[in-house]
Amino acid sequence: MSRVNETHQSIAVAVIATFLVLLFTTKALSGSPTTTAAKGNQKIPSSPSYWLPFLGHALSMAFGKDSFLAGMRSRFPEGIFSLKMAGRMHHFIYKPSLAAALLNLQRPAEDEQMLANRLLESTFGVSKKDQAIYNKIFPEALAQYKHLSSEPGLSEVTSVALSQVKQNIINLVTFSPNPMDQMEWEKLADVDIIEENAKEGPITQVDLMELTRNFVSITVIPAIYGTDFVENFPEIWKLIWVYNESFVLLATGIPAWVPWPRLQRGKLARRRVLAMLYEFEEVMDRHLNGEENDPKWQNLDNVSKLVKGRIELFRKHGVSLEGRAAFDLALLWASVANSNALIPWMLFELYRDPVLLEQVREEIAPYVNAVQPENEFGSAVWVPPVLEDIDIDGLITKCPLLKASYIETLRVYSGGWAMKLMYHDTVLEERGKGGESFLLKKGTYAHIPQELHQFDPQYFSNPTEWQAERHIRETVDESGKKVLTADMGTLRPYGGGLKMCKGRQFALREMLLYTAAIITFYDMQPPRGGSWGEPQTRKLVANRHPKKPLKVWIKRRGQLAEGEEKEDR
Ligand code: HEM
Repeated sequence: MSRVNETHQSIAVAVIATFLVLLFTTKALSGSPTTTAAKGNQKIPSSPSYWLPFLGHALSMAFGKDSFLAGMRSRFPEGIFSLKMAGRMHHFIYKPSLAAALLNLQRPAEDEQMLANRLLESTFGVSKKDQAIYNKIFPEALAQYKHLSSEPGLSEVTSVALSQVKQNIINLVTFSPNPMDQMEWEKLADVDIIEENAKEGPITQVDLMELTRNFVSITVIPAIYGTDFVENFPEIWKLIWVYNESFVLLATGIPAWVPWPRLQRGKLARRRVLAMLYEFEEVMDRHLNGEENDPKWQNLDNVSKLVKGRIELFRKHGVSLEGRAAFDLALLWASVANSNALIPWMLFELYRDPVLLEQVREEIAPYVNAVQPENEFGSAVWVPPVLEDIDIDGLITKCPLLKASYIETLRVYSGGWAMKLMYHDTVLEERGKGGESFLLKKGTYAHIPQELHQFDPQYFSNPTEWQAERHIRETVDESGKKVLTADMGTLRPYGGGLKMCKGRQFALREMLLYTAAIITFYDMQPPRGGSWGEPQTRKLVANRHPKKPLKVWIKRRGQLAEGEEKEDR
């Protein structure tokens, strides 16, 4: 008996000893603390050593991703470092010039599309057959985005969004206790009437994130998918947000049978959204064929040129109806997942800084025409103010504080992540004098986690603080006059190269338009006279999301009577 114990003990000691030898050998042999020269002046990115063979840094990434990567950033000031994970080398790039070199690599479109294909299948549900067709028509499909990103398409979609805002801004909050009278976005925002008859007007408590992102979805998507779409699918938004919660899990391609509740909820939501998009594609088919549709689909003429153009292209090349619905999911998701979640943050930051808020209101006033029509019925009747117009070009070119707020919101609250697989040995060349070159070997992955730069204290002092003014530059125009401007500087929240965001010009207009309209028509404060505090956030796909609901008290803001001068207020 004791002999058996002894044998067990010695086996255990041998296993532990082998394990320790393996750990220490891995630690000693892995990593390359200094950047070593490869060919000519090309360097191999530095890499820290690790303890676990094969797994490498995978556990550190899984359990402490943000802080672990931030630690690596301080340790490797070259702007690039490499981590071994699951047997593969992954390069992480945070220096803007190297990130630009990666994003602007001239690679064949098929190489750029290869990883995207995996996403098309795992997250959006595009079948292999439809992917193959899509890859063949990729340049033509890409060309359709001209209807969104350049004129006249950009102005067309922007003007639909503007007319929706003009029509609906007064009902962002109806202050009605009766759910039957509330708007769709209010029903999704946990509205709670605090004071119906307060002297300074009614006050309602809302979840700012839910109220704003749903208001924006319901009023902006008519610009892309037409008005019937939002009227016939009021339940789609709730499902899109559930789907969004599971987006990263879906992207990893975890098998369907794994009982992960968030993943299962996401799959169910995706199935229901895809069923709606399938219905939309069917009615579009009938519409384009000149056939009768159900009366609830009578306004399909106002579907955007982008969506119509894609459908015509997909029909011509035989993409299935299921495939077309899945591509719609990709476009719909891209259209609402990012800007809609960022506008509430921009509002949050402006409202919690009353001085900046007033400066921005003053700055935008000449470009926002809101009036209080004459009240002929006496004080017992409330006559709603009217948003006559917003000069969006004026907001973009003449309102540096508003634009700086938009840029700072992207810096603090967006977190895009570009990833590329190196199909060949690739050299990243930093532009300019003294620029360095790094060799990324075939079969390795290169990543740009934008937050690594966005929170780099070398570029942004007190990086976790939201400070719009940091993006303001003073320049001198042709007449010698000082002008303030705000630009992105080294930030690249929309990515770059072939995969660069196709909605970025629209997103800028959308974010400025909605913010300007909301701060003109409403005041907000923390509930019960509390303080704004620091919101706890979590990363949700490519943006920060509040961990707890962002509750605010909201009330109407008075507007000038018709004919009254702005200075009189
Ligand atoms: C501030 C808000 C936004 C941010 C930060 C953002 C960011 C991005 C990024 C980083 C990508 C590239 C993803 C990749 O590498 O594959 C992307 C792609 C895309 N975005 Fe945006 N986006 C925003 C708003 C929008 C809006 C409002 C629309 C449409 C109305 C839009 C449409 C698209 C489309 C269609 C693509 C995919 C392009 C392709 O297939 O290559 N985006 N976006």
